[in-house]
Amino acid sequence: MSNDTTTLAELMHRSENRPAPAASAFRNTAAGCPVLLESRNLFKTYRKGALGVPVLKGVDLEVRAGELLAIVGQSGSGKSTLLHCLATLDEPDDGEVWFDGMRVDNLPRRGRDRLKNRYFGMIFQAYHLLPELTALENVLAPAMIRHGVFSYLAQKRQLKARATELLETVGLGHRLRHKPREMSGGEMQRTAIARALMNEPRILLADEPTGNLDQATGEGVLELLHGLNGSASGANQAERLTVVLVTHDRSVAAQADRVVTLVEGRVDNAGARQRAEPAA
Ligand SMILES: Nc1ncnc2c1ncn2[C@@H]1O[C@H](COP(=O)(O)OP(=O)(O)OP(=O)(O)O)[C@@H](O)[C@H]1O
Repeated sequence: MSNDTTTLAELMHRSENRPAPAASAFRNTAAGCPVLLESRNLFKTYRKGALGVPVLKGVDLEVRAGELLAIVGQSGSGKSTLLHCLATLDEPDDGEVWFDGMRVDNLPRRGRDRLKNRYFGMIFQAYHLLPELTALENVLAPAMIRHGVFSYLAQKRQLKARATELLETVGLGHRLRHKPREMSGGEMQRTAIARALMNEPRILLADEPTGNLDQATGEGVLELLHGLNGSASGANQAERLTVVLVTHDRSVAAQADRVVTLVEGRVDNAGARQRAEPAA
C-alpha cells in the first residue's frame, strides 16, 4: 500500500538507501523561479544490432516551476526521447535528470514508478487509455495505484467525486461511462488530461498532445493545457502548473512561455526564445 505522506526525499532515500542531496542542489533561476525539472549533459543512443543511433548528445535543459515550455525540432531530433528521459520512462546512457532538487534518473524501478505516479502527469499523442475501462475508471486508475486497494476503497467516494469533477473540467461530464472506443480523439485526449491531473501532479509532460487531432480539436486541447498552466489567465507563479510540451508544430510552440529547439540531439541555444518570464 502506498504512503501518501512520503516526500520525494524519503522516496529516493528509501529506494537508494543513501542520504538525500544537500539543499544547495535546488537552484534558482535569475527570475526567481526555481528549476523544477532538469537534464544535465544527457546522452542516449539506441542500439540496433551492431549499429548505434545516437539520439541525445549532451542535452542540458532546465524547466522552471510555473512555466509552459515547448520543445520543438525536426522529426527525429530527439524530442520524444528527451521527454521520456525527463519523465524517467526511458534511461539515459549518460548524464543526469533532477526533479525538485533530487537526482531521479538512477532511481530503481519502484522509485521511478512512485515518482511518475505521484508527481508527473503524462499525456501522449496516442492517449494510452485502457480500452476496457470507462472514462471515469481511466481517470481513477492513477489513484488506485497511488493509494493501493484498501486505502482506495476507503476513500472511493471522494476519489470518484474528484475524477468526476476533473472530467467535468475538461468538458466531459456527459461522457463519464463511455469507453475509449466510444469517444472521439479529442474526448480521449481530454480524458487523458483528466487522468494526468488525478494525483495532483507537480508537472505535466505532454508528447505531441495534438498530433492525432484536427486543428480545431487540437486548439481546444491546447487551450485546456494553457488554462491548466494558468499563465494566460495571470495566475501567480505558485498557483501555476508547470507544463512541458513536445511539438513539431511551430504555431503551437509560439504560444509557450519559452521554446527550446533540438537539432540532431542537441539544444540549439541560438534558437532559444522566451516570451516572458513567469512573474514571481
Ligand atoms: N526504441 C527505439 N529504437 C531505436 N531507435 C529509436 C527508438 N526510439 C527512437 N528511435 C530513433 O531515435 C531518433 C529520435 O526519435 P524521437 O522519437 O526522439 O524523435 P522526435 O524528435 O520526437 O521525432 P518525431 O517528431 O518524428 O516524433 C529517431 O531517429 C528514431 O528513429
